Amino acid sequence: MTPYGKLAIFGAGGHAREVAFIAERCGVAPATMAFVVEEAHLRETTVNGIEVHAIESGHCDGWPFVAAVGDPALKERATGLCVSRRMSAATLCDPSVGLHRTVVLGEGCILFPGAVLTVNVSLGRHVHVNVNSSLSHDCRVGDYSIFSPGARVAGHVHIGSRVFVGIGATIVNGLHNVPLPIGDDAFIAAGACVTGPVADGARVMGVPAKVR
Ligand SMILES: CC(=O)SCCNC(=O)CCNC(=O)[C@H](O)C(C)(C)COP(=O)(O)OP(=O)(O)OC[C@H]1O[C@@H](n2cnc3c(N)ncnc32)[C@H](O)[C@@H]1OP(=O)(O)O
Repeated sequence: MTPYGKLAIFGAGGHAREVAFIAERCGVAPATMAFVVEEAHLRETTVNGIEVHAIESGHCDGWPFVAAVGDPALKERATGLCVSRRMSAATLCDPSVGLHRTVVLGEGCILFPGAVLTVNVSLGRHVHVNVNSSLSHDCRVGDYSIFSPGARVAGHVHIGSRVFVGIGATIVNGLHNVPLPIGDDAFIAAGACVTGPVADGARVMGVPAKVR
């Protein structure tokens, strides 16, 4: 993806620091990045050598931004805050990422090192695909969903908005005519193996994954 001259990263925690790492790998210089947080969370003025600013200060108004928050619902809220400051969504795609030409990425997506999206995969807005996660043919993903490191999604899975997929989780195939649905706001625990549909808002865990 095109490097950005400036980049505001909403958040300053672990996920945000990792996103800054990806931005660097994409060619954005640390001196031209800033972490933005809400005033109440402003504890430090620099993190890993990158300036931290309260969003209310207006320092980053109008900058391209990524919402680097690990909770999907909070990421949606952060996006709203940034847009209200006339910031526009940036997309980061690590140089190592395997991406077929048929893949469609919504604005604000972040693809981490080793992520692989094969053919006819479509991601909504502000979807994060973390280190070594893969989504196979014909998967669709709604806005703000998050794939933690090592998540594996087989073909023909339709994943809703604000879905959290935990570290090392696996989601098995849907069928050509019957894609496997994962509902909006579902939470898939670390290491789960999802073998059937997941309802909106359900939390599933274990192998095979069950609601708990
Ligand atoms: C870069 C990064 O760091 S990305 C990090 C991404 N983070 C993750 O993927 C973590 C996601 N979180 C999880 O998977 C958590 O384990 C949760 C949210 C599912 C459960 O957390 P808690 O509610 O605190 O569960 P708690 O530890 O109290 O355990 C409750 C029960 O669930 C079981 N359990 C907890 N997690 C899991 C899991 N992932 N799979 C199967 N069973 C689990 C426990 O063994 C316990 O069972 P018991 O009642 O029979 O003793």
